[in-house]
Amino acid sequence: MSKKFDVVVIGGGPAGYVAAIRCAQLGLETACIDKWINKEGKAVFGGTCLNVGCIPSKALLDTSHKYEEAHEKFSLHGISTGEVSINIADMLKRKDQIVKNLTMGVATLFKANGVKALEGTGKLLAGKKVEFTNHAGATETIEADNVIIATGSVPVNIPPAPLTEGVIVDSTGALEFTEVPKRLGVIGAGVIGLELGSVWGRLGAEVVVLEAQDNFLHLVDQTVAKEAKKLFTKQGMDIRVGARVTGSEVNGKEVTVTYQDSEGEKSETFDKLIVAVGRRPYTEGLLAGDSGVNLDERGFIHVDETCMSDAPGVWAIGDVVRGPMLAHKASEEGVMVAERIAGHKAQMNYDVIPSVIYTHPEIAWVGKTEDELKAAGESYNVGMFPFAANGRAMAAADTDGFVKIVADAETDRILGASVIGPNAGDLVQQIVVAMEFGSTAEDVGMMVFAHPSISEAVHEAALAVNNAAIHKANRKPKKK
Ligand SMILES: NC(=O)c1ccc[n+]([C@@H]2O[C@H](COP(=O)([O-])OP(=O)(O)OC[C@H]3O[C@@H](n4cnc5c(N)ncnc54)[C@H](O)[C@@H]3O)[C@@H](O)[C@H]2O)c1
Repeated sequence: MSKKFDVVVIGGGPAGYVAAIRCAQLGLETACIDKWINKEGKAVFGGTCLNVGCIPSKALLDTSHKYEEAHEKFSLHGISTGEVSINIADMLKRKDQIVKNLTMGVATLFKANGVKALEGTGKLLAGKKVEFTNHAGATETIEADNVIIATGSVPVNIPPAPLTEGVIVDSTGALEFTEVPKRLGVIGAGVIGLELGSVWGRLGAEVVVLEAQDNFLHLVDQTVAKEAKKLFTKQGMDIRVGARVTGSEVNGKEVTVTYQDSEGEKSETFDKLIVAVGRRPYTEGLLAGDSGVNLDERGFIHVDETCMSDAPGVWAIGDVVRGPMLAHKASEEGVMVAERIAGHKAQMNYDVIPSVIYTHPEIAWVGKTEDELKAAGESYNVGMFPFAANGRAMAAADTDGFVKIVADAETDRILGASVIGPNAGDLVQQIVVAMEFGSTAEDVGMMVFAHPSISEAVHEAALAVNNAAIHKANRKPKKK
């Protein structure tokens, strides 16, 4: 094995593996180190996203959605099914197969692109050297012209609810329940809490979500958040905001959680508890004292806008650096850094990164929310369109939610969009494209949208910004 590479990437998740592939495509001799061992004891690339994050959670969300549809919605279409049941072991097996296919896919892409996969642990030393320890414990030092750190993040644990085998679990454990919990507690009404709460709730668990903040989904447009809370409550999720968990006690197969809300101390007993209170950057054992790389006050690797760390030639990308902890942000940083190493002037637009919560309905947003614009004293126009007035959504019996677009009052340039409804993640991407091209709401309004399509709700919301929606009543023009 060559002991010198153009680029060594530490971490093989969506940040690291994408960076490694792009580096190799650009003609750089590249190695990618990852220490992940899957539950079969096999070294795999793909990181949290492929192994225990984005992908397996979506597999379970899809299965549970289909189950719920069969159970509750098919009869709407006149379809009778007899008794609908779910085999949890089969559901988990399908999820595991998808994960396997994708992680094997990364290995295949590495081979196809000539990336050297190094299975083991990397540690950054001074002078762009990396100490590599393989799974058998053998250590060697590798030199590189550039090092990219992409070590990701791990779930935050909180002292009031320490993980306890089989009872108190994190997002990884919540993908492996072998039966549907009767009563499921979730700490944190964030992305993970809502997605995993949805999975088990749809399969029959009684779900109680305890959220410390008073505002539900405080980062999301509050009109959307209000609609989401109403819909999730209707689906049976018991969401308690302003509820800070202060302790827990495990008794055999049960856990009693105590929490504080505006009325005082309360408690609830569950047979499973998911802790989903955020993630933190993962840098344990990563940096030698003289590596030259610094962490910021929150433990993220300090980087500039091009993802260069304080040590020249050492870059850091993904969850381990500032910005939203999103796989697609991580991958794009990986591409940007690879291009910069190859001498190109790539940059990334951090203002236009979409976020998606894969509940049903989905919630997605990009750019500014109305609340942010209002707080900043900006002058803006809002256009909204409900799916209840969209023919395709009606045909699919999927009419909850709406599209909301905000645009600059003077220039009409689109500043942001929030969607709650069917395929919200895909719909918001249309506004991502529009925003990247600096489009106005009128520009989107003048485009031709296929009929009948869910996307027409985006078209109508863009038209509504300037009071020109066709399929709903517009605001009355202000009197001059
Ligand atoms: N669909 C996606 O894109 C996706 C999916 C999963 C995870 N992620 C990312 O992973 C990261 C972690 O997700 P997450 O849901 O764990 O974090 P999060 O930050 O989205 O939500 C955590 C929630 O827990 C609450 N909380 C904290 N301490 C609490 C306590 N003691 N009692 C009650 N509530 C408490 C917080 O107020 C917060 O609302 C996020 O950055 C997220 O963007 C993204």
